Amino acid sequence: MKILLTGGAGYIGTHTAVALVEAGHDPVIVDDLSNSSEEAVRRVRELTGRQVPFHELDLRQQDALTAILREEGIEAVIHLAGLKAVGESVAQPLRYYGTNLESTLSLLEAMRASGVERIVFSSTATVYGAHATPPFRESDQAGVDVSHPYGKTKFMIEQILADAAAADPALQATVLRYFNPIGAHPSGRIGEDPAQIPNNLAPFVLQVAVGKLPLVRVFGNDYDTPDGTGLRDYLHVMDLAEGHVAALDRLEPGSRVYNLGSGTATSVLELIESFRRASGQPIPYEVVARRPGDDPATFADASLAAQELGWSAKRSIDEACADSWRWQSQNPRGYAS
Ligand SMILES: NC(=O)c1ccc[n+]([C@@H]2O[C@H](COP(=O)([O-])OP(=O)(O)OC[C@H]3O[C@@H](n4cnc5c(N)ncnc54)[C@H](O)[C@@H]3O)[C@@H](O)[C@H]2O)c1
Ligand SMILES: O=c1ccn([C@@H]2O[C@H](COP(=O)(O)OP(=O)(O)O[C@H]3O[C@H](CO)[C@H](O)[C@H](O)[C@H]3O)[C@@H](O)[C@H]2O)c(=O)[nH]1
Repeated sequence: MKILLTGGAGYIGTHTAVALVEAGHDPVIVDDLSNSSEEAVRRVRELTGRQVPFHELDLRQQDALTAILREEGIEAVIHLAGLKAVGESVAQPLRYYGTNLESTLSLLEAMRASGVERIVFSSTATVYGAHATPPFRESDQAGVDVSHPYGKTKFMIEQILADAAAADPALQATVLRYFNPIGAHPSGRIGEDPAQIPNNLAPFVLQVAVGKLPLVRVFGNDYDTPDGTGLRDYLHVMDLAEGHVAALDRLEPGSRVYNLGSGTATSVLELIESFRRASGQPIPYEVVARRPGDDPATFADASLAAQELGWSAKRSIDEACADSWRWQSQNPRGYAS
């Protein structure tokens, strides 16, 4: 199928583009490059050996987007574009609601105008909220106590898609709730572009391993977990990318929700140790206070995606850390290297 991949120049988008080509699909990337670079698209072309079409466009430019859907002959959409930083969303809520919601509404209108009826959307495990007890199931109540605007935009978009599918029997919508993606393509050619001071654990640890940051701050070791540090469900970004292909292949009229996680919980200290083994570098850390708003443990019940999509995460944490390290050491300044 000819697939419009919004946010296709970003971290998950570049890997999804590669997985789509490997599965025989034709991705068309739309991205405004607000958090990515054209070099990422060039690397996707290099890896796939295909001249993957790229349109630099803000999704809110609805007329231009509709024209792309028509001219490219798009049959389905994978919608990853959006803003994703939790802390930034607390400081700039209007920018987050504006970008994430308006982009999605513009996309859905453009799809309707051009007769495209299939969409896969990237949501997040954050929508389960603070009350939820892991492992999280899709049937658990979601959206009730999401503490930040970023997570709220994701849950609102889930509801918009459900309502749109209820009103239009032809619409096929699948929501994917991602757990914590880490890793990079094994080639070392694409990966997560390093921020100066990353917020998330894996990119932070990489910056310490490479010597750019002095030590990892472990946010609390007094949780009720085996080693006292937070538990998360980390999954290799190529597994996540392949989850989109599985979802695309099994779209049906109506709206559905699937967790994309490994179903296993890894602690902060275990992840640091895995990066130490993969990199061969010492990774000093110090335990500091808990980060406000952090859950002690989040991990998926990944059985629904296995049953209905035929998808499960296959790659190990060690593999993800080794692939991240390859990307980081071969591209110390990311795509600017
Ligand atoms: N990385 C994670 O840990 C994680 C976890 C859960 C969900 N998600 C979601 O997955 C999606 C992809 O995440 P990512 O990590 O690849 O992020 P990313 O920032 O690397 O990719 C998002 C891309 O969207 C583009 N973009 C933003 N606003 C746009 C707009 N208005 N029009 C066109 N393009 C626009 C950016 O330039 C960027 O290339 C996001 O929706 C994110 O919220 C990510
Ligand atoms: O410098 C750091 C960064 C994180 N952590 C700890 O590492 C774990 C993972 O933290 P991340 O920031 O990497 O990931 P989160 O699970 O907190 O959040 C991420 O995953 C969520 C999905 O569950 C959302 O998508 C969210 O947007 C995304 O940032 C947590 O226990 C956190 O306390 C540290 O100890 N030190």
